[in-house]
Amino acid sequence: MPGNVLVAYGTTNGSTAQIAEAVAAVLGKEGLTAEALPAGSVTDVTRYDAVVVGGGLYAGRWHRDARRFVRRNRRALAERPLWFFSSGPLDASASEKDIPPVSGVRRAMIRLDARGHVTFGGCLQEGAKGRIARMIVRNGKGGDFRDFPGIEAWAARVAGQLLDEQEKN
Ligand SMILES: Cc1cc2nc3c(=O)[nH]c(=O)nc-3n(C[C@H](O)[C@H](O)[C@H](O)COP(=O)(O)O)c2cc1C
Repeated sequence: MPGNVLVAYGTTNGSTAQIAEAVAAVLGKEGLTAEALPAGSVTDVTRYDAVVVGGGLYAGRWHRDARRFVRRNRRALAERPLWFFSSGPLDASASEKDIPPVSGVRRAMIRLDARGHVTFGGCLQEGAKGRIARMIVRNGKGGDFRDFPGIEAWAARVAGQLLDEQEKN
């Protein structure tokens, strides 16, 4: 029974964590048990029936914690219903069109037979960590481009697939 879902995330500035929390909240509302956890803190993936992994995008790659999580748990992930999401673009592009996964994430999707991926808009605001991050914000290129209704709609589709399977089994 695919009722217990992990939403694991890799974040530097916390915005991907908030997306993961929103995804877990929708899964919970739809009748599944879901928790969002930092990818680096998860010790036992086998406790979960399905997994969503999300990572912030940095220089064309998923956040290191998300990459390591996938590598460390590849066997368990390959045996479970699995979805990925990325968060990054600091403009409206992610709400306007489907942005494919970066190449590392695409390869992991193929290897682990992941069911889907979505790129959500990112967020970079005052107080962000790192020199480049602060420069982006100072130059007026930051902002919050996360589309929470879109995030919630995606999470509801994931829940729908899992609940359909639950019914069939
Ligand atoms: C140094 C740096 C590099 C980034 N590289 C990318 C990138 O390659 N692609 C992208 O879409 N967004 C990129 N971004 C934007 C971040 O992915 C975005 O701010 C995201 O929401 C960060 O997630 P977090 O708050 O969970 O760390 C970059 C931001 C910084 C500061």
